[in-house]
Amino acid sequence: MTLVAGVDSSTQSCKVVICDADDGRVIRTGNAAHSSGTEIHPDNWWDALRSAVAAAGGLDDVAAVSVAGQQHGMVTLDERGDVVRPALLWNDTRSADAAADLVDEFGGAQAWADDVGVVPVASITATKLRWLADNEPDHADATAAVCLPHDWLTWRLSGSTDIADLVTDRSDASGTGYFSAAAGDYRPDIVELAFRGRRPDLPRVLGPATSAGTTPGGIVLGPGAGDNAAAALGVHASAGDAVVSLGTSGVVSAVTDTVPRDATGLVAGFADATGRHLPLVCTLNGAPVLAATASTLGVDLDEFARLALSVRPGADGLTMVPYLAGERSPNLPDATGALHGITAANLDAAHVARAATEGLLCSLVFCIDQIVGQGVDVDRIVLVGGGARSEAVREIAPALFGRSVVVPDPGEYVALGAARQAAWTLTGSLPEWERGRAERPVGAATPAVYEQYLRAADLIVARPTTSSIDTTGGGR
Ligand SMILES: Nc1ncnc2c1ncn2[C@@H]1O[C@H](COP(=O)(O)OP(=O)(O)O)[C@@H](O)[C@H]1O
Ligand SMILES: O=C(CO)[C@@H](O)[C@H](O)COP(=O)(O)O
Repeated sequence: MTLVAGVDSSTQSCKVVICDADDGRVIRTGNAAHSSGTEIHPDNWWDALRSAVAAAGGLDDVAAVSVAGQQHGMVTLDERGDVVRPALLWNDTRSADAAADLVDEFGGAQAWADDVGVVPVASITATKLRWLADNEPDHADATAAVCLPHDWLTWRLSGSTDIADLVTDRSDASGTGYFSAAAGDYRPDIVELAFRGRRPDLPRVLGPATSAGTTPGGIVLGPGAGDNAAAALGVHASAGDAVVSLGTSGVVSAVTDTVPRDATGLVAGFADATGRHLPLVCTLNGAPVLAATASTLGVDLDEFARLALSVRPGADGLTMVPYLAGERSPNLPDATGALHGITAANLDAAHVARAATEGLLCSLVFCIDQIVGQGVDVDRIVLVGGGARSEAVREIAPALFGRSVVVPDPGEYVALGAARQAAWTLTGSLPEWERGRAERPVGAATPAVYEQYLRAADLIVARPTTSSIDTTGGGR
């Protein structure tokens, strides 16, 4: 039996799956947590990867490995290959002003959508380069190469310390803001614009199944991918499918040949991991909305789901807008979340649990509508990520999405997609790996719940700043 491994180095943890290359059967798994926060030293990912690999019984008997990773994170390396400063992650919003400036300086949102396929928001790597240039010029000057989390981990696995050996793939490169998925090329002019005249080295972009070399022990390295492209590979996404991922982020994406040119910036024109396109809408508030609400209510996630399902659709008028971390889609980095429509009849744990679950799913209905608005057919939803383990999410989603929802058998689909890519790199052909899935039909659609949500989502209160809060105890 030939074994291949897939790694998912995502926001909260690192997961490793080791599979039979022929049929995708999972033989061993391991995982390890990452530190929390939106600024992380890459060594933390490396340590977690090593722990997860050890927990999975090691890679000694594995023939090929691919790494998928959280997208957009800015990893800065100096000439010797040392990390210049901790990486700024996709969910770090400090570069929101830099994003707005870059949109203007490049000629506006339509110019970005037409030329690059992506209109920068704080998540996009180019905006983080601008933030670094303006706020930490010494670190910017020391930066000889910039890469993404999965690029850096692949490079570490290769054993190289030479920044000239860095590689990436098209799916992750397309999330930088300085690579056009449609043209298939970097835009050095945008790097120079964002980084105030500096031109760091960028990783070489490999083809979908092009090997990134080997580990020192001779294991073949696949090119790797952004986590969302790997998830699409893992679930065998096909025409008419939209993959909804409830990880730290909430994501809607679809594999297609349609290239979006969305000047609103909501639909990003990313690439997939097979040479096609992956229009994608991403929120900053995924499954942690459920965990945070459950923790506030003092219940575990199973009890939280049971509570949510004990209340009828619409939670008797209670609506949660889930912008706990600010928001990216819509682009409201300073927004806060809210509970609207409180009455004496609905202010209890069960209604709050229902409102949180519906609010999270409604934020994704908004994202699905944006993808459809770009001409992508969405007939059914494939639900993945940690949040898909919630029975309330699985039960409520079809009525809100207005489409049947496919829930693949429990598994780590980003890591499985990476393992499938590793098998492709090893053998030269992309294997078909059958896995079980349950399909939940639409049943009775509940558009009124979404309308209720949209009315509430318009009522945004900005994040308090320290200067707007009276900390003197004086008051007026
Ligand atoms: N049964 C569940 N109900 C709701 N949320 C869950 C459940 N199980 C896991 N989660 C949530 O899933 C998230 C982790 O999902 P994952 O896809 O691994 O995230 P990431 O890829 O961003 O690291 C956590 O926020 C966790 O609370
Ligand atoms: O920023 C995006 C996509 O554009 C996020 O989807 C990140 O790629 C992080 O993913 P998760 O850790 O939530 O899976």
